[in-house]
Amino acid sequence: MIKLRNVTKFFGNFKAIDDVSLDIEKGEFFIVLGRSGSGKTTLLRLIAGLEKVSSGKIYIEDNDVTDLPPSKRDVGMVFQNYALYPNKKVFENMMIALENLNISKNEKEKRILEIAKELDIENLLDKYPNQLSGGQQQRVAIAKALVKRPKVMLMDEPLSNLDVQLRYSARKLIKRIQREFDITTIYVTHDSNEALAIGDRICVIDRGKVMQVGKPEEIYENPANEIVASLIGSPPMSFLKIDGKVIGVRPDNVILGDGPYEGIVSNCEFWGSYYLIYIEYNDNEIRALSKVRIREGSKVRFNLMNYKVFENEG
Ligand SMILES: Nc1ncnc2c1ncn2[C@@H]1O[C@H](COP(=O)(O)OP(=O)(O)OP(=O)(O)O)[C@@H](O)[C@H]1O
Repeated sequence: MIKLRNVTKFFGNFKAIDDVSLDIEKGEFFIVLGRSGSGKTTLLRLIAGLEKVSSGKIYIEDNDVTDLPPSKRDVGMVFQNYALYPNKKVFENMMIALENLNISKNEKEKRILEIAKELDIENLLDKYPNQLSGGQQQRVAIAKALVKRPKVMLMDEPLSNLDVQLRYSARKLIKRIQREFDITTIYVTHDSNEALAIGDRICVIDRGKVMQVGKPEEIYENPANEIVASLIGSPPMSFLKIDGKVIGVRPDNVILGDGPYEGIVSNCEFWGSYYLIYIEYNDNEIRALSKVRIREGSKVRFNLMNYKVFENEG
């Protein structure tokens, strides 16, 4: 459905995207995950046509779109700058999005009201964009993109300005509409929980390169390298250097109370249903979960389960 072949992007001498090839299936919810500056937005802008590739090819539904402008690529987009017309009310903004659709005015209004209700922006339809908060603008931008039911949707951190409750309901809504209308979606985030929760597959990129592509469970259980492992899971995996190897272990796999290792608790944070304990052990810092508060400075014994061994690099 969407194919990238050896896509590379230079900004001057800087290689922001490095030989990326991807196959995104029709109707797939495909996540691009990476740390800040890894190239996520650039990758999305290349697919949208907002940036030109330095080399490589991009195909959408078997059409080579590499040299086509954004307007000819037939994709919906929600980017961080919300792209609302400032001198049009929200309702009119959404109407413009439906301009070229061959459906009746009634049907258009119905669609707008439906989606507005779901994203809780009904009471904003009569306002101008500059009368809205960042989070409200973001919801309007999502509504404007979804109301079209495009074949392909590109979303760059579309929920970053929403508070927790809205973020959860909005992402469920995005997923539901995406499934209902079989919209192939590429969704950029740096939030690994969000990626695991809603992705059909996740692509982890770092320094412009693809590190791993896989289902959430695969990426979580079998991270290809230390970079992927460090990005996935919260609280994050700890890394210990032992005999030239790097051992990665998730906090829930550090068993406190008994075992061959002994360390000192350097910090204890309350995380709601558990405490997150930081243990100092031979120049390593290990995160563990505890049901009870443990005093800083205490000695603890522990064991490690289900750890991963990585090459000492990256
Ligand atoms: N127009 C540009 N000119 C020069 N360098 C750029 C340009 N756009 C992006 N870059 C560089 O390319 C790299 C990737 O940027 P990009 O915005 O794609 O990262 P990102 O993963 O989306 O980051 P974030 O999560 O912080 O938004 C960065 O080092 C950035 O400085």
